[in-house]
Amino acid sequence: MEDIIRIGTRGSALALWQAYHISDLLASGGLSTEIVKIETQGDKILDRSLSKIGSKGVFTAELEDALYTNRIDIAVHSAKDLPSELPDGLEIIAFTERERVNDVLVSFNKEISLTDGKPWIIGTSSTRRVAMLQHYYPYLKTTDMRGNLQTRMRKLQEGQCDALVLAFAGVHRMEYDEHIVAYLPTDTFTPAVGQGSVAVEASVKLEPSKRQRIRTLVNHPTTEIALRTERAYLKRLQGGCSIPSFGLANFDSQEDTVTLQAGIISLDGTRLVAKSLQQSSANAELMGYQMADEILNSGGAEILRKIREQQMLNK
Ligand SMILES: NCc1[nH]cc(CCC(=O)O)c1CC(=O)O
Repeated sequence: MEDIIRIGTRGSALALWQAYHISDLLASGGLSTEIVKIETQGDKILDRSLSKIGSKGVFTAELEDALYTNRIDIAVHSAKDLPSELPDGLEIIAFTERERVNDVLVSFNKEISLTDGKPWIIGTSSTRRVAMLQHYYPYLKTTDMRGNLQTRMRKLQEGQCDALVLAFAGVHRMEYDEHIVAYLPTDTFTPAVGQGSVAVEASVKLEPSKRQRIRTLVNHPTTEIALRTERAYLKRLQGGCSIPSFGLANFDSQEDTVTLQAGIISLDGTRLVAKSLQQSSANAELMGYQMADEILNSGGAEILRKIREQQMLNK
């Protein structure tokens, strides 16, 4: 009898979409699956911003416990939500093909533009997005907007803000595309590391033949190179998801090179350090580490130190 792959996921609509996406990919190769919903701390605490909860693993810890205790075979996460360093004994075994990676502006008002100089109120809870909005469009106002996508859309509809900045990937998966009013350019508004891909996490003890079958059916090699490059950058930076860092790698299969644009920005958006590097794909992860060193040495370390100070004070 063929084993059933038990897929652990959070219960939000976006998380479930991702879990069913993985389930479909596995089913296409003849594997049976079962979805196991698990609530995480990040799902329970909705009244405080993530940077105040202490970001590390708020959306992942309970899923990882279930991996350790063999309640599930794999855990499915937005790659963006997975800390750059996984707990001992766990690994990422696959990354799905990356969706369009941009952040998008979402509004019921088609007239809204970030560049029209008006003081629109933009809802977001990401420190990166707040900082970048203030950096590139200082006349805008931002307001903290937590909750799942559906909650944020409701708050937008109620008029709590004029527009939201969100990852295209989530907006598309939840079928809100018709409300997208702009795609933000990735060269300035560089996304968070991992944005747009779904990651499959497993125990290193997962049976090798199972691991390989899952990997064959789910992993997208080009995406994997990019994501491992970005994650190497994040790991060396010691950022975490409440730090406004960003990174986007692109693999050029013709040249066999990887380009990485990455950086960090101060919380108020006044100081931004960003760079771009290119290397052969064999050196991609090393380039991620090199990028972090260069960013830290070019003022990034000072920005990081100040952010940590501010976040300690706000707790
Ligand atoms: N931080 C929450 C989160 N984690 C993953 C996504 C969207 C899907 C993705 O980027 O893979 C979102 C929502 C958002 O940032 O708008």
